[in-house]
Amino acid sequence: MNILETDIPGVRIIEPRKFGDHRGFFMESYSAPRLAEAGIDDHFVQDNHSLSAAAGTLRGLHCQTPPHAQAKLVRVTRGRVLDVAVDARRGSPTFGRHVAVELDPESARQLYVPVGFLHGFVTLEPDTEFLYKVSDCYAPECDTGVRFDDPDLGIDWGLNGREPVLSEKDSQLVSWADFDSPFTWEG
Ligand SMILES: Cc1cn([C@H]2C[C@H](O)[C@@H](COP(=O)(O)OP(=O)(O)O[C@H]3O[C@@H](C)C(=O)[C@@H](O)[C@H]3O)O2)c(=O)[nH]c1=O
Repeated sequence: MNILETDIPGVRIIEPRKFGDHRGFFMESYSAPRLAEAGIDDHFVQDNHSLSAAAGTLRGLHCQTPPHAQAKLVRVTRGRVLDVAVDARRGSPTFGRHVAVELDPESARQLYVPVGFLHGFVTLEPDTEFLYKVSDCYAPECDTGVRFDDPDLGIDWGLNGREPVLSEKDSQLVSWADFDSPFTWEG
């Protein structure tokens, strides 16, 4: 399992070792001790699984606020996404900046998104299945987010002018300027 840094310290790319043979492949898709060696020691309490039928489906940008903030460990088992994590920790040197990584089953890459980040993804293929672990349970009263296309964030979702498929909730999220982030950078 390789654990790679990204442009934002703390956001990590995980590359599980894949063993291929005539039957297919085997991999350890999650290993608590190996992640802990790299400083990722969240206690994941819930697994989520979503299917997005159409390419160009965009879910995000989301987070849960304290006391139910979530770290996430995300991956794709069918299709392909561009996955995005935005630093929402006040005082962080990378506040407002983002990491964008393509995830697909072939590479088996995962993204670790720490607490304090907004998270979202756009599907690049139809019938994309997205699986992730979260470190706190779903708490709808803490569920919030920011518009994916906020100009201050400047995220290139690769939509090239096309309108994404969005939930009603995501079409009504606030701007980055109006997002009163509850997260602070702890250095
Ligand atoms: C996230 C979530 C939703 N739900 C329910 C609420 C709702 O009726 C239905 C669909 O919820 P949403 O529209 O919020 O699902 P979705 O837009 O897929 O939300 C997810 O987006 C990605 C980008 C994330 O980072 C996740 O943390 C989560 O916010 O599922 C749960 O029961 N548990 C959960 O943990």
